[in-house]
Amino acid sequence: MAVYTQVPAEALDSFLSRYDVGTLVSAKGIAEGVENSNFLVETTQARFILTLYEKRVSEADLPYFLALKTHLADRGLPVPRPIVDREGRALQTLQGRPACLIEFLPGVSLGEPTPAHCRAAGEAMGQMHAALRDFDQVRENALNLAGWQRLAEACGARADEIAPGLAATIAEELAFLETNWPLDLPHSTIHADLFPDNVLVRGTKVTGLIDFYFACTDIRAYDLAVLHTSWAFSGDGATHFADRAAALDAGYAASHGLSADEAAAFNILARGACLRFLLTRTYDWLNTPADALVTRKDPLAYLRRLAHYRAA
Ligand SMILES: Nc1ncnc2c1ncn2[C@@H]1O[C@H](COP(=O)(O)OP(=O)(O)O)[C@@H](O)[C@H]1O
Ligand SMILES: N[C@@H](CCOP(=O)(O)O)C(=O)O
Repeated sequence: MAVYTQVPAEALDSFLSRYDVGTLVSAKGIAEGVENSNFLVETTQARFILTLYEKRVSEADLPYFLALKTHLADRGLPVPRPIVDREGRALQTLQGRPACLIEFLPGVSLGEPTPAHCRAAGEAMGQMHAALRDFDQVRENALNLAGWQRLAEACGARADEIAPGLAATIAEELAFLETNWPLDLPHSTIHADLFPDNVLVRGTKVTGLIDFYFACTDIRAYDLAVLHTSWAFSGDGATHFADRAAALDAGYAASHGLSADEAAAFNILARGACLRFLLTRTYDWLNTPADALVTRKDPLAYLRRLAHYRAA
């Protein structure tokens, strides 16, 4: 569940009065998501998403995220536009938290994508990368190699509480990636977390790319690697679907494409993506209190994906 901060109706009424969006009809907390508090807000004019940013999103990064979403929405991508108030401000404070009213996009996120969905998702990522060529703001990826090292140290031997030998596998993979990570590949702004739950679809049409709060500047083809690790496997990571993987590549090739160097490094990029999610999930597993409101995600689902790319 993801409503950490409650917003009383009077506070929401007064918040909405700063905008030209009509008056409050209803507001409901959204259960999905893990990072922020999200509400579906209906006014006399339209539906909106209200996000209150919680502790894991740094306040200093919010102008970057909002500028990025506005840039993509301006270029016709299905990315929710931050709404500005009468004074032109998108970023606000509500209930003591940074907050933003955001365009509502139709569609649902998928549990089990088909190859047709994968093709659409690959194509949407390529369109996003094309539209980001002239986005010049920079944000370092906090979850890059150095970030993975920090997480691996923070987890340490306790990783073996999740599965015997996990700490050694993490150390071994980290050492491999430190030597082989293809830093000379082209960098650009990337989403860095485009999992199926961050893509809204209607039928096989992509209607929304959401949750840009890990977006950063990093190796562009790494974004496609993250897409593969999250779309081309069963949820538990035990089964890799070659048809889904081929469809992701075909979609991306239709709208952007990989260079020969990027294609040659793809397996290493996918190993890096697996380690990144294995590490954040391992850290969260070890450090989230059992009675927390958030459902912990299974680290081993990413260990299995990693095994697939190590064997390939
Ligand atoms: N702009 C939007 N339009 C429609 N639904 C949205 C929008 N933004 C978020 N949602 C809904 O809210 C849920 C949680 O959003 P998300 O950004 O993933 O949260 P978190 O940052 O907490 O992980 C999504 O799964 C989706 O159902
Ligand atoms: N996609 C990550 C977790 C990030 O959660 P999100 O709800 O912000 O996408 C994972 O699956 O480990």
